Amino acid sequence: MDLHSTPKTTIVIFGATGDLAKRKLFPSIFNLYQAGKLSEEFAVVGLARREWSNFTLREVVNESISSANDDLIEKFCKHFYYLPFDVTRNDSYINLDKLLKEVEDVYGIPGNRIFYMSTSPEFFGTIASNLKAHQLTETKGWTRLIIEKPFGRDAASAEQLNNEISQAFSEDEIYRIDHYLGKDMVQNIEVIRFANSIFEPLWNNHYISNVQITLSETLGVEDRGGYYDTSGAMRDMVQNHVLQLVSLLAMDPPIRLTPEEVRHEKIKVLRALKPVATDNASEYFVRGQYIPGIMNDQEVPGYRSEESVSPKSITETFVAGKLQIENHRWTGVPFYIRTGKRLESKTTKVIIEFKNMPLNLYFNGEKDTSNLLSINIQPVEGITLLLNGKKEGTSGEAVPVQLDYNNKNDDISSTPEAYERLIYNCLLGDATNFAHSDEVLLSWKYVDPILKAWQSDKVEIAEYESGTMGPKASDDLLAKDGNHWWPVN
Ligand SMILES: NC(=O)C1=CN([C@@H]2O[C@H](COP(=O)(O)OP(=O)(O)OC[C@H]3O[C@@H](n4cnc5c(N)ncnc54)[C@H](OP(=O)(O)O)[C@@H]3O)[C@@H](O)[C@H]2O)C=CC1
Ligand SMILES: O=C1O[C@H](COP(=O)(O)O)[C@@H](O)[C@H](O)[C@H]1O
Repeated sequence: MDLHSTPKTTIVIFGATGDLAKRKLFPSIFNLYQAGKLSEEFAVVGLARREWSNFTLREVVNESISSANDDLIEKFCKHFYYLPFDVTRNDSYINLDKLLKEVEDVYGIPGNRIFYMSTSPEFFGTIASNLKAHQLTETKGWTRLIIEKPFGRDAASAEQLNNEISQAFSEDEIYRIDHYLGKDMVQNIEVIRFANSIFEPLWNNHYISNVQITLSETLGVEDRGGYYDTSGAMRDMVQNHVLQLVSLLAMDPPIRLTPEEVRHEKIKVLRALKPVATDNASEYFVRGQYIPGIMNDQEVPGYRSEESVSPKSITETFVAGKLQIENHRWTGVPFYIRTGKRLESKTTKVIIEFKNMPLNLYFNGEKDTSNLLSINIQPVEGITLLLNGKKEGTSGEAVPVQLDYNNKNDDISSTPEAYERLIYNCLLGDATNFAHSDEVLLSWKYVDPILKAWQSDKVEIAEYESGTMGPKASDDLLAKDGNHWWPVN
C-alpha cells in the first residue's frame, strides 16, 4: 500500500443533500484535496431525491467549507456532479451508470469507485442489491462501499444487513465507518501500548486495578430526536465506539500491523467479554435519562421535552457499565464505561488505574495515591501520567505529580479530521480502522441481552440533572467494587 498515493477515484454519495454530507463529508474531501491527497483526477457524484443541479450542489459544497482560499474552493467544487436519484427506482441506477461513465471519461478514472451510503439505514440493503443488479460494481478498477452507522439495531438485523450488502461487495470491499477509529488519539492507543516498553509489561491484571472509559457530551439530542429516541445511548455509542475502544485497549499485540492481524486480536477481546444475562443486567449496567438543568448559565430542557421525542420515552441518554474480559490478561480487572448526553463536559478519556504498592512507606495527605495513566482523546489530545513524588521540603511525604504530553490541537471536535482520515484510508484500500462484520456482530451479541432487559419499564431508568456526570447509580456501580470514577475534566 502506497501511503502517499492519490488514486484516481469517483466518490458516489447516496444522501448528498443530507446533514452528514454537508457537515462532515464535503469538508473532509476538501481537506484531502487541499493536502494533495486527491489528484485532479477525481469526481464526486452526489445523489438524492431533491431536484438539485450540479450548480446547487457546488454551492452547498462551497458553503460547507471553511477556507480562505477561494480559487482552490472553486476548482474543487467543479469536481462535483449531482443526479436526482431515488434509491428505490430502477431508472435512477440506469442514469447513474451513464453519468459515472461520463465523468470517468472526463477525468480518466479507471473505474475506481467508492459508494458512500449516507442515507437512512433502511436503504442500505436496497442500494447494495440495485448496484449489483445494474452492474455498477463491475468495472475495470476497484469498487468499495463505505457504510454509515447504525449497522443494524441488534445482532439479527446486523446479520441480515451483512447478507444483503455482501451480495454486491466482498468483505474486503466493505468499509464500516466508526468515526472514533479515525481520531488521532484512538489510533495512538496502539502506539502508546506497543511502542513503549514501559507500558506493555504492566498492561495486565498483575498491575492494573481497573480501566475507566468516559465518552461524555454536553449536547442534547439536538435535531436528531427522531433517530435517537429509537436508538438510545447503548446503540448510538456503546455497541460501536465504546466497544471498539475496549478492544483496542485490551487486545494482545498483533504480530503485524495489517488489518487482518489487528482485527484478529480485537475480535479475541470481544469473544472474551463475559456475557451479561438479561435478568442480571442491572447488576452490571445502569441506564439514565436527562432531566432539565442549568448548563452555561442557561436552563436546558429534559430529554422528554426534546423535539420528536416521546413525552413518555424510556430511551436511555446515559449508560454506565462494568465489563469483564475473561482471559489470562484481564480476568479480575473491571472495565468501567460511561457515556451520555447533556453531561458536565465534552470529554473522551480513558483512565488506567494501576494497583497500589503492597506497602506505601510515604505518608500522603491525599486520600488516593494511585498511579493513573490518562489517554486524553478529546478535546485535549495527549497523555497524562500521575505519579507520586516527594513533597518539597519534607522528608517522608509524597504528593501527586503529573506528567503531561499534549498533541497541540485546538479543535474542540476532532470529527471532521476523523472522517478525512477514514475516507483517505478507504481510498488507499486500508481497512485497519474500519469495523469488520465479526466485530459488529460480536458487539451486538454483547449488548442485545442488556437492551432486552431495558425494553420493559421494569428496569429502572435513573434520571440525572443536565450538566451533571450522570445518575448516582453510576457512582454506586463502582462503589460496589470499592472504586470510584476519577475526574475527567
Ligand atoms: N448526521 C450525523 O451527524 C450522523 C449521521 N450518521 C448516519 O449517516 C446517515 C445519513 O445521516 P444524515 O445525513 O444525518 O441524514 P439526513 O436525513 O440529513 O439525510 C438523508 C439523505 O438521504 C436522502 N434520501 C432520503 N430518501 C431517499 C431516497 N428514497 N432516495 C435517495 N435519497 C434519499 C435525503 O435526501 P432527499 O430528501 O433529497 O432525497 C438526504 O440526502 C444515516 O445512516 C445516519 O445514521 C452517522 C453518524 C453521524
Ligand atoms: O456517533 C456518534 O457520535 C457523536 C459523538 O461524536 P464525537 O466525535 O463528537 O465525540 C454523538 O454525538 C452521536 O450521537 C453519535 O451518533
